[in-house]
Amino acid sequence: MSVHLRAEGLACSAGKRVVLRDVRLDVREGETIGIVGPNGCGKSTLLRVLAGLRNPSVGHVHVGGVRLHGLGARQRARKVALVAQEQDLPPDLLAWEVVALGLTPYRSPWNGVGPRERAAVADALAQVALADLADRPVNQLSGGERRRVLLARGLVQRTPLLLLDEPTNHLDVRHQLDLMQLVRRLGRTVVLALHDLTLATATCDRVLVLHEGRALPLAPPGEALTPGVVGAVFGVDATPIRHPVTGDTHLLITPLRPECTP
Ligand SMILES: Nc1ncnc2c1ncn2[C@@H]1O[C@H](COP(=O)(O)OP(=O)(O)OP(=O)(O)O)[C@@H](O)[C@H]1O
Repeated sequence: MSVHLRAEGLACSAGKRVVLRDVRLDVREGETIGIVGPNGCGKSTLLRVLAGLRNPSVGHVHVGGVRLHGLGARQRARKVALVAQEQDLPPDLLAWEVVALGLTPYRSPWNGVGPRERAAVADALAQVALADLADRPVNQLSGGERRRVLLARGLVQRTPLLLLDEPTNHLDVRHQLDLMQLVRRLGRTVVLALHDLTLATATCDRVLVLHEGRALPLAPPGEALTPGVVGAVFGVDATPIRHPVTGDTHLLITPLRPECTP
């Protein structure tokens, strides 16, 4: 269950400020794409445009060949799920009830949650290792547990395109790795904003670097996150290190050395 995603010439403004300009990306079915860039570079804005929740001032988004911004809310919600960074949740809702909200695009407003829906919700909670907390009010969950409830809500929406805004925020290191493994196993097309460049290098098929509202070409992590690019975009030193056992490349991030400072 995955889909092709194509965006062309996207531009977006906030007030008088242009946040994104001429962003293009072509994502193959089933790919995991990482969006990286400094604070305020436009990652969340781009995800909201790709989710169809925000209109671009210029450009188009096509999901499975269909123009996303031309769809009604229910049709769109069957194609794309966005797990945003911060979402206010009604405090007295139980964890499973929040996850069940992800089924809204498939339900009539008058129907309750039947056994099939309950099973889907239970499965999504199990995928994020929260089966035991299904009946806990969300205001009694930790920040990391709430993040995982929101991810479960995105999973239960069963969309071929899943957008995640900094999904590893608040998660301990084990749960960060578990989440990225889960994302890889889903077989969906996934676009996620990440701050952790090492995680992006280790787990994404390709990476989009956003810098001052412009996107560098989508490329495999080793080509997208070269020491030169990381230095110019983030102002830090990045040294690729090969893991002695797995052979995977990890980025060692340190302050920019004075001799390299422009
Ligand atoms: N409603 C708004 N009005 C004015 N400016 C906005 C608005 N929303 C976002 N911006 C600005 O747009 C820019 C991009 O914001 P966005 O949240 O997309 O960045 P981001 O890359 O996700 O940042 P972060 O890494 O800090 O989460 C920022 O400079 C932000 O201040």
